[in-house]
Order: sequence, then C-alpha cells, then structure tokens
Amino acid sequence: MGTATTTRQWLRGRGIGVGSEWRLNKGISVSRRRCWCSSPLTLVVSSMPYHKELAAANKAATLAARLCQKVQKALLQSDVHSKSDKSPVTVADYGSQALVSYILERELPSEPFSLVAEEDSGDLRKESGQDTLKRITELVNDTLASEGSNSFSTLTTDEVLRAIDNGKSEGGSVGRHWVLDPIDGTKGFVRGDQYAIALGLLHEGKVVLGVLACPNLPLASIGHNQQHSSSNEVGCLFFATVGDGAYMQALNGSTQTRVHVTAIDNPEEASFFESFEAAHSSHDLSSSIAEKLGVKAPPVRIDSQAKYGALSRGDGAIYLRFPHKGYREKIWDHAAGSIVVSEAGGIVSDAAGNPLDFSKGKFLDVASGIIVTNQKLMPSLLKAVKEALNEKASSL
Ligand SMILES: Nc1ncnc2c1ncn2[C@@H]1O[C@H](COP(=O)(O)O)[C@@H](OP(=O)(O)O)[C@H]1O
Ligand SMILES: [Mg+2]
Ligand SMILES: [Mg+2]
Ligand SMILES: [Mg+2]
Repeated sequence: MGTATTTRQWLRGRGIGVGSEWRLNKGISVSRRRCWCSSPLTLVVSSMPYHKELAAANKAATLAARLCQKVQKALLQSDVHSKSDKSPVTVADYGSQALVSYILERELPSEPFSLVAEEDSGDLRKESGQDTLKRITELVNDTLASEGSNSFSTLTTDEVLRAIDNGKSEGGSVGRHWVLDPIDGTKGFVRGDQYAIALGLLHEGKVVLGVLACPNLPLASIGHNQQHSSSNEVGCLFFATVGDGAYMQALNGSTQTRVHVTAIDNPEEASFFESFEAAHSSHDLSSSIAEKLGVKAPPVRIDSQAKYGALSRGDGAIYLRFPHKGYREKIWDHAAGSIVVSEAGGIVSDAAGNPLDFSKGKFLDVASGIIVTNQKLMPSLLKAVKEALNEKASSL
C-alpha cells in the first residue's frame, strides 16, 4: 500500500480539537474530508490475511446497517422493548443480529461457525413476542431482497430465531469466534443519534479482524477546526485485520482510505471522547483526568463504538471509559473497535495500562476502566488516570 507513508506524513502535524459537545446528525456542521483514497477496496482486501472473512464481515455489517437505517428513520414506540436488565432493545438489534449471523454462516460455509453476540431470542419466543418476531422477519427479508441478488432465500420466523440464537457461543481462548454487537449504542439509536454495528473475529483469544459500521457518523472529520465542509455525507465503515492497518470507506462503498490515529503529542491540543450516557461512564472522573492532562477542549460525547472509529482517523486523541462500580464490560462492546484503533496506530488498554484480554469468554475483566490514545500520549494519560483514581479513592 504505497500511499500509507504519504498519508501518515500528511496526517502527522495535524492538530485536531473538538469545539463543543457534539450531537450526531441534526444541525451538526461537518468538516471537509481529511482522508483521501488509497487503492481500490478489491486490491486492498485481496492482499490481506482473513480476506474471505473480511469480505463476508463487511457485507454482513453493511446489510445490517441498511436494516438499522430503515428502522431508525421510522422508529415506532412499539419497536422498542426493555430487556430483563432494563436496557433497551429494538427490532433493529434483533434484525441486525439475525442478518449478520445468517450472512456469515452462508458466506463462509467451510468453516466451523461460532458467534458470541449480545441478543438472544428468549423474549421473541414468548406469546407476547410474536408480533415483534414477524416484524423482525419482514425487516430481515426486505433487507436481503434489497441486496438485489436472488441468491438469498426468504427466511421463516423459525430461521430468524435460529440465526439470532447462533450467537450463544461463549467465546474463549481456543479456536475462532465471531463477536457481534448488532447495535452498539441502542440508547443513541433510539434517540436518533450515533450507533454502530460492531463485528470482530477472535482467533485463539486475540482479535484478528474488526468491522464497525457507523451509519450516522459523518465521512468528514468531526474535529472543530475543519468546519467548512462541502460534504454532509454520513455513514462510515471502518475495518481492520491484524497486521494490515485500518481503513475507512463510505457505507455506500464509494471511497476507501487508510486511517491513522492523530500524531498529537501535546495534551493541551488533544480532545477526548466519552459516552453520551453518564450512566455508562463517569463524566466526573474523565473531567478530572482531562484537567490533570491540561486538555483544553470540552468532551466529545457520542454513543457507541463510533468513538473508536472517530479516534482511529484522528478526529480526537483520547477515549475515556470509566463504568460505575459493579458493571462488567462485555467483549462485543470493544472487540471490533479495539482492533480498528490499534491497527490505526493507537493503544487500547485498561486503566492500569494492561492490554484488554478477549480470551476469557463474554466478559472483559478490566481494572477500573478502558483508555485509548496514541503511543505518545499514553504515558502521560496513564499518569493522569492513576492520580485521578487515587484522588477519588481517598475522597471516599
Ligand atoms: N451501566 C453501564 N455501564 C457501562 N456500560 C454500560 C452500562 N449499561 C450498558 N452499558 C454498555 O454501554 C454500551 C454503550 O456504550 P456507549 O455509552 O459508549 O454508547 C451498551 O451497549 P449496547 O447499546 O449495545 O447495549 C452497553 O453494553
Ligand atoms: Mg454494546
Ligand atoms: Mg448492543
Ligand atoms: Mg444492549
């Protein structure tokens, strides 16, 4: 990939800050495209390891994004349900999981299929779930039909249930497991904001491939210093395989580019991402960390692993995630995003600087939180995190 060095040089020296807390697709001013195309996707993909898997994963995530976009446009209150832990789930979460599971199994028939995914069909098998199941089945079939190929058969409700329940694998350190969050950021999705379809592949407990479809993320940088964009286009697909870099293309497939994290080394010029939902990550703690670092820009709060995608192309320099006491992180919330960022040159670790361990099943056991940044900023970020956590502990 001959353009990589040039792209890196071009990206180096960019100062990226974010002006204010940012809300997704309504009224946002987006900036001029800051990335440019390298070679056509077919060339990029064919020279990579896991190229068959990547092609299937990109197709599955893109189709799932289409299904989600259709639902988000016309979201009905009856499409939103509550799970036993009170978190929301919609027909699009189920439909996306069914679709991705169906496409992966169908496109990769020669491999044993194991999927660790967020949703299960329990509520859809109840009497009260029958109308929802019909709606999901319609959505899946409409989306397959919109592919324009006659090669997909129409799925029955039973086949949709089976496809969803394919996601029951436990993962672990042996063999290959797909890891799927069919909609990451369901709260953002329901609000009309950011969300992502996040699909990763584990091999012997390590993430080797990741795809993030972010239907509402502008193609242009969301950094504040590039606000005069000629394009308002939204919909990004990020993808990465181990050792081969991270890429972004438009969800409609029109452009591709290699992406790199920012090269900023002065924390004062950095901006940081965190969850939109204060219940998912302590905004107080991240504000204390940012203050210690000398970060001047206000936090950029967006939902989902779109944060990892935006960071991988240098829109911001840091992602801070500090769940409140008692919450256990799940692998599907980080698998795809973490490889996209690490292949873009960034570092993803827990708050103590340890790499994330995806080999222990569904859960990620992390010390205190997850932090993401580039290589240069990581030492000072770790120091600030340690100080902020110590201060918090001594104030309790
Ligand atoms: N109390 C909590 N603390 C931390 N994360 C939580 C949480 N409750 C839910 N989440 C996770 O936060 C994810 C969304 O992250 P973000 O805040 O970055 O948008 C959710 O993914 P889903 O939307 O897939 O359920 C869910 O897994
Ligand atoms: Mg999630
Ligand atoms: Mg989800
Ligand atoms: Mg959820």
